[in-house]
Amino acid sequence: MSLLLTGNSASLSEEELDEYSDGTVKLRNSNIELMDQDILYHLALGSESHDLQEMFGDVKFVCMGGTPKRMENFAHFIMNEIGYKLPAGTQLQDISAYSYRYSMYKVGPVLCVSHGMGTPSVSILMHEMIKLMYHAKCKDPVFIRIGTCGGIGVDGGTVIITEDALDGQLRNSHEFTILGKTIHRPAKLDKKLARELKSLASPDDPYDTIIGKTLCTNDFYEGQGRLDGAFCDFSENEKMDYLEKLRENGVVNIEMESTIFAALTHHAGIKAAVVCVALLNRLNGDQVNAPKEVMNEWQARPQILVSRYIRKVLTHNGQLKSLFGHQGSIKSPRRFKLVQQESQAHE
Ligand SMILES: O=P(O)(O)O[C@H]1O[C@H](CO)[C@@H](O)[C@H]1O
Ligand SMILES: O=c1cc[nH]c(=O)[nH]1
Repeated sequence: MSLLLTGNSASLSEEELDEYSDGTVKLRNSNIELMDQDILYHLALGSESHDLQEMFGDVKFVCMGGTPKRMENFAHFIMNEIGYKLPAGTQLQDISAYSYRYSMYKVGPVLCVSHGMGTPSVSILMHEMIKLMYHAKCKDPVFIRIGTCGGIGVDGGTVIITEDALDGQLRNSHEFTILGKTIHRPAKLDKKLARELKSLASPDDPYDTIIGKTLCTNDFYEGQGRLDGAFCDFSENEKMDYLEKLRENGVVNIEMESTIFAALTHHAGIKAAVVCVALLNRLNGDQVNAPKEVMNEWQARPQILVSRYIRKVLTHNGQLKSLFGHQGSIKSPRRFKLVQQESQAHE
């Protein structure tokens, strides 16, 4: 059985899902199968207008991050890392350009997609990406968010792999309001994948890579206890008490997408991870004021880690050589810079 569809998300246990699993992505929504076509409106794709299996059937890694530019840079970077060659005379294209919402680049088995900021933006994208995986019959895709965050007690430039994603009340779940009712879905990420990513940090990396809990908020300013928003009704002491409480609870960073990302991938049975770089240590301040060049270099760090993982999996599957002709070379921060410069030259 390749597909298991149900309109009732509570009716399938994890064991039942596993039992029927052939690696393809299951939709917990029987309505989709009954529709003549499924328009993935925000991706500018559709199940009838496009041959989604032909276009995306080979996708193994879905990498997401907030900005279109970051994901375009990552597409160029990973293309070099896995030695993927575009057909002669062609360039990387933004597949979702005409949605004017998200950007999407495909580099062989790697999809690089921008998700915007915050839960609503990621949620819409996740629904459509999960349906894309279903229509394309992708097998065992892994979703990874490559992001930025505020660190708690860690220096700017530290790479943080999320162990558990917590909501504003430190619950390891995401709260949804559906038909006026509040429900929670577990915000579970794949712990084994998190450990594997951590193992790919090199002692030669000139920065730390750590695993810890991530707080996910609905706002960058008041929601993250900043004193520098347009409004602030709390004192600096109250802010510091809050950040210390987070630290006591094992929280090492704050961002704005991890719980919805974890909850929806987990609900779809998709393995997922979140890797962010800290742009500042929130115990020292609120303003993001590192120089642009420094921040660009920091933002490359999660991408380097994720590229090591992708290379490792493809090498293990014998795909790196057979699919792309050569092994590509390795993953140094310097290489990333060169690829970034090349990609900027293409603008
Ligand atoms: O850098 P990205 O991935 O966009 O994510 C972080 O940056 C944004 C805030 O500046 C939020 O979306 C937060 O989660
Ligand atoms: O402090 C920060 C930095 C980046 N992203 C966030 O959500 N918070």
